[in-house]
Amino acid sequence: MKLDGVELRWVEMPLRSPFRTSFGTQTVRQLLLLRAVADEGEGWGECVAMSEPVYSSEYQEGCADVLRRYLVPALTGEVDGISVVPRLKKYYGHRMAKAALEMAVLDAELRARGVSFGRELGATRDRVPCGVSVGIMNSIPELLDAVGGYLGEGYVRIKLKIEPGWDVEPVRAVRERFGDEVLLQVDANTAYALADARHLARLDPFDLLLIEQPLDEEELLAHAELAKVVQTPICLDESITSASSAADAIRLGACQIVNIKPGRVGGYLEARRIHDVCAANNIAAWCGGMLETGIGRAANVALAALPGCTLPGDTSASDRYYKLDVTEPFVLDDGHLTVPAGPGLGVTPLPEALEEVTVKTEWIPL
Ligand SMILES: CC(=O)N[C@@H](Cc1ccc2ccccc2c1)C(=O)O
Ligand SMILES: [Mg+2]
Repeated sequence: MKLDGVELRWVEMPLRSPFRTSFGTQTVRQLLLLRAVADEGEGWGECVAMSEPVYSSEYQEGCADVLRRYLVPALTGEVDGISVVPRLKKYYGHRMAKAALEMAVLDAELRARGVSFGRELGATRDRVPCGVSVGIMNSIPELLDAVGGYLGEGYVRIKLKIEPGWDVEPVRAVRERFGDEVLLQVDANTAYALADARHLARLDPFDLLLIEQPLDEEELLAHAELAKVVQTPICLDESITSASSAADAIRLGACQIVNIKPGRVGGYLEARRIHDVCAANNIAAWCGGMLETGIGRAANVALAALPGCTLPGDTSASDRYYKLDVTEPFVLDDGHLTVPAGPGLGVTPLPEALEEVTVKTEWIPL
């Protein structure tokens, strides 16, 4: 397949309600969508970087710049999904930008071949159970209302964002109100230090599925030390950047569970490799979320359908975050989302909705 060029699209999606985590509060999702235009057709990719480098080092404008200057121009001549990342090896890092470009080329290739993302990745299910990520709230009553609402919508797992000062009490309140059967986990987004080990062990009595990324993303050995004090399984998110980093973390005892995010690890093909490393080591894995539009959501639901994704992911319905999605909305059905079965992503943007949330476009010719 030969690329004519790639269109970058700056998209701004207001969140239904502010989403607060240990790294800040978001009220709008600013992201890049990519449209790869090739001789065999076109494909869509989503860059999950935030507008600011507060989750990881990448950010929206930085991704646009590295795509414009280095990554897209490198894809001259024959290219297909599997060859994108190897062709970009000379450029260090920028995994979210690379993931978006691989995704757009892979989508174009799969649409042309009539193969779905799920089929390509090795999905074994046609629907997946969905969890939901709940932000830090101003009060416990507000949190309980939000959790009650999501349980009422059918979500099969609740994830609470935590930070020092908002951890044991919210977990205790949710357990007391909704009982011990609810699948419950927490995500600290690196907000704690190893010195907080005994404090984090106070979460052990609440039978959580996992504690996600309690420490800094580079502290693998510290997570292994933490795991000796805290009984609740440790899950890593920000720390897992590739299949080899997953293998290291598992061997070091830094995690018992892995949150797989294709954007964070450099693409859906690397995400599948991480899935395989986890499965080979009997490590539970699940598909994380970056508040994607229906474009990224479609690909994430396909990934979540792989056999080694044994825990509900953050593949929530479109209306968890957005009143209006750029594709037909993903709607929760009995706590599950259906894996798109059409060629490629199986979804395409709705032109009017896409125009409404687009703030700028840029054509990068090859
Ligand atoms: C669903 C979930 O909790 N996602 C990330 C954190 C996160 C939170 C807020 C975000 C806002 C804008 C863009 C990306 C974001 C990612 C996580 O698992 O750590
Ligand atoms: Mg996380």
